[in-house]
Amino acid sequence: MNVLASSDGAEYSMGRLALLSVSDKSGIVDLARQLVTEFDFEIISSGGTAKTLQEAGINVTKVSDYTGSPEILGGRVKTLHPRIHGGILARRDLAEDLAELESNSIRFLDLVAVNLYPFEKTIAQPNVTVAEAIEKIDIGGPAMIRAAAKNFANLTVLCDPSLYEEYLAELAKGDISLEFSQKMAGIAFNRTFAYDRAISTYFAELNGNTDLPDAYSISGNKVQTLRYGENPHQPAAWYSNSNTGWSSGSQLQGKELSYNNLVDLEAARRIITEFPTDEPAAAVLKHTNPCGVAVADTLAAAYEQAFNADNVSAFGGIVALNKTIDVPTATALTTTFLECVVAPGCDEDAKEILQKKSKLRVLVLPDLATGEKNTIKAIAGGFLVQASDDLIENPDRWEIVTEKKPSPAEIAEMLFAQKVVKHVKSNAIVVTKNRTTLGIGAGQMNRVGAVKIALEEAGEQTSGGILASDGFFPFDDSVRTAAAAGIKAIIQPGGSIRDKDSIAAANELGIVMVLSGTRHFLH
Ligand SMILES: NC(=O)c1ncn([C@@H]2O[C@H](COP(=O)(O)O)[C@@H](O)[C@H]2O)c1NC=O
Repeated sequence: MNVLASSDGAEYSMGRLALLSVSDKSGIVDLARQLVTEFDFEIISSGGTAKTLQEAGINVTKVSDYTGSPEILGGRVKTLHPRIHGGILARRDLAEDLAELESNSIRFLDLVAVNLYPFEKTIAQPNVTVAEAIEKIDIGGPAMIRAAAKNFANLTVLCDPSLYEEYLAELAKGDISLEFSQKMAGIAFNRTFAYDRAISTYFAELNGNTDLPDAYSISGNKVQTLRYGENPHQPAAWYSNSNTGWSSGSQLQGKELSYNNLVDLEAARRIITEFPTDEPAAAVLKHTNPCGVAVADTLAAAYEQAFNADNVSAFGGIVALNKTIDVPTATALTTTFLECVVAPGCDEDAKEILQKKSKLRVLVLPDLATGEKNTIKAIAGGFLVQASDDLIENPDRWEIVTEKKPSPAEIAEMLFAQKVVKHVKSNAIVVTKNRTTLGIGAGQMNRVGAVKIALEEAGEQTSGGILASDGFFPFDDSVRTAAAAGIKAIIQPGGSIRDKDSIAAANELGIVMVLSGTRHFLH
């Protein structure tokens, strides 16, 4: 057996060698034990890891003994040594590399198992100081992970305890395949990329450069490969980059979530969080547009009102509820075909009722209110980032511009309508009464067209209703059409050069007009 002398004069065999240096020590003892007992590995480890292994009775050489350099600067320098990095980066098929390893008494490494200081977890804790965060920026770990990933043709890197079992299974089959090491290298680079992204985001925040930083990167781990995207010919997958949001929710029952389900569920989540949980609210959506939204005294009543607002469109819809699903609501939900239901909770007996519709996807997302600060859209050669439209409408900032003034009840109704119209694709018009939508005109290329659709949908119930518009009226035609159908109050952002024409028409027709001052386009 070949032996190489260490700097301290000890001799090391030329068997397989693993470097284990882990912050998260879960699974490390089992890994090391199997490497040593079943696969004849020798182990070298940094201080804390070596201690853990020694305490478990595993034979291990400390990195500092192997390199002859003590760990210094309170652990800031442990493995940053040519004897480590030479062993990771050397090419076994290159005579020059072999000669240099030999002349420098460096051994090839076969395995590098490293996981990083918990930077992300540390900064997620409250009141963490900058100094504490900085000390959790791992330097030696990413250096080893990246080096080993680069040299995947000659060794394997494992950057997470969840990979140990797969590696041991590979070993048990014989030699580690190139394909396996390449796969592990990809996972490793993903990890260091995500790690650096977290650090760079932290620094952007420190430097007050958070909202639209000079460099913007998106990373995420695959939650699942989806059957397809918007259409069957479009491959798609779902990625997550945090412990919150949809991937933290639980699916109680039903078919696997599709791409379109997730897009619709997110639209549903956004609209339902407009309504505080002290009053039951329900929204039914199709293709990201609400087709019915209602607030009522009970959750079941809110759902039924939302469903009946447009029961033709609601068939196969996505339902969002702002309160825990109870038995009456579950019963109502099972009377028709729906794609998905999401709520912050579900009572046990309600679960049993929902199971009657076994294909219905029922999701529980306790924190429905937490969404993404920014929205991102791909365009050729890049992407657009904007702050999400999280503006909370405040009637105190609205301007009443007509001779006729709204009653407090009408202001409350307008607030309800504004909360809905904000989530309808532009051009958007919403007609409501008794905090229930009567008609919704979505995604029209001219505003009066959206008005006509909303009014037609509202039909005979329009009389005495209120109308909300996501953008200003360029002409007074929409006001006249609405008043003729019986609308008594209109809320719109204002801002057109012809606002005065619309206001004059409202005065002439004896209806209320309020300018919210805020446009809510949604594309
Ligand atoms: N500085 C270094 O040379 C260095 N080498 C390895 N580490 C990290 O130290 C941790 C393991 O340390 P220990 O075995 O002492 O518990 C791992 O998260 C590893 O990524 C280092 N720490 C920080 O950079």
